[in-house]
Amino acid sequence: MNQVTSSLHIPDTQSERDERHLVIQRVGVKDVRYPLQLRLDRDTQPTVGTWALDVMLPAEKKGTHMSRFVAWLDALKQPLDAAVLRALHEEMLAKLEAREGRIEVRFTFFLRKRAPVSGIESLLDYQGAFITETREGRSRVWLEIAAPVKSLCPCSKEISDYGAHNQRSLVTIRVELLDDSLGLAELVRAAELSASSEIWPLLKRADEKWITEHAYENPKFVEDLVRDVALRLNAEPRIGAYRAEVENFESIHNHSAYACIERA
Ligand SMILES: Nc1nc2c(ncn2[C@@H]2O[C@H](COP(=O)(O)OP(=O)(O)OP(=O)(O)O)[C@@H](O)[C@H]2O)c(=O)[nH]1
Repeated sequence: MNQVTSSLHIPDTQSERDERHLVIQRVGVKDVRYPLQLRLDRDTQPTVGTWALDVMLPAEKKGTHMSRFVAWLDALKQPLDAAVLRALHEEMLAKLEAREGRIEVRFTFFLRKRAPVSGIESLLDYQGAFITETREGRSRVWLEIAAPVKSLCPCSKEISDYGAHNQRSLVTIRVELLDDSLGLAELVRAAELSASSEIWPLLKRADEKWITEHAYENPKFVEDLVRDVALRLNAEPRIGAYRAEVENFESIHNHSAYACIERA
């Protein structure tokens, strides 16, 4: 089969000249799901990455080398972290003969958690992403996490004779890395420590009592939560620009409360 196809002349349309004088800022592939080995601290964790890979295409070129994105992905054998992605981005640009480009990979990852009283262990799932972009000779890398936490309303606590409405919240943090040593788990901690309480997959009754009381002693509006995340990010020298978002899936409404702080 290979001999047959290689003996045929197959036109290379992508390599033809384009006369429309239009640069394409981003062309490539998206929603590519591919197995991924993630480096988390000293461990590696298997997961599935959803990738978007693209490059800038000069005005005179008709098409990019679309097959080379997946070829690059398939050749990716090292466990992935921010430092590895930064180095590999150069490689992808060279393979695509491009000066500018972008890689985004989204994935589920797990951290082992210990319940607060019983000490029983279990794995909690989080969403993560690495993004790297090279524009006008400047390369930047971003790390993103989305961590589920618990929030308890200070107003509800204040005005009610007993109880307070509380709910699951999602904290999403995207940071530009100035130092690749900052990891996914550290961003997750910034989210969890800012909440009324963190959450765990596996809890015994003693743990449940502790979380209920701990959250009650630590009420937070959506504004409190996002500000406390931002304070932690402001104190971290390894971060440049960032965006912190909180969504509270309100238990007294059928809609969410939302807050966002961005630093350029
Ligand atoms: N550029 C481009 N390629 C596309 C598009 N849609 C599908 N392709 C596919 O891209 C593949 C070819 O990619 P290329 O990288 O140009 O393949 P190639 O010329 O065999 O490989 P190289 O010699 O490495 O460039 C084919 O399978 C095409 O069908 C499109 O909209 N634009």
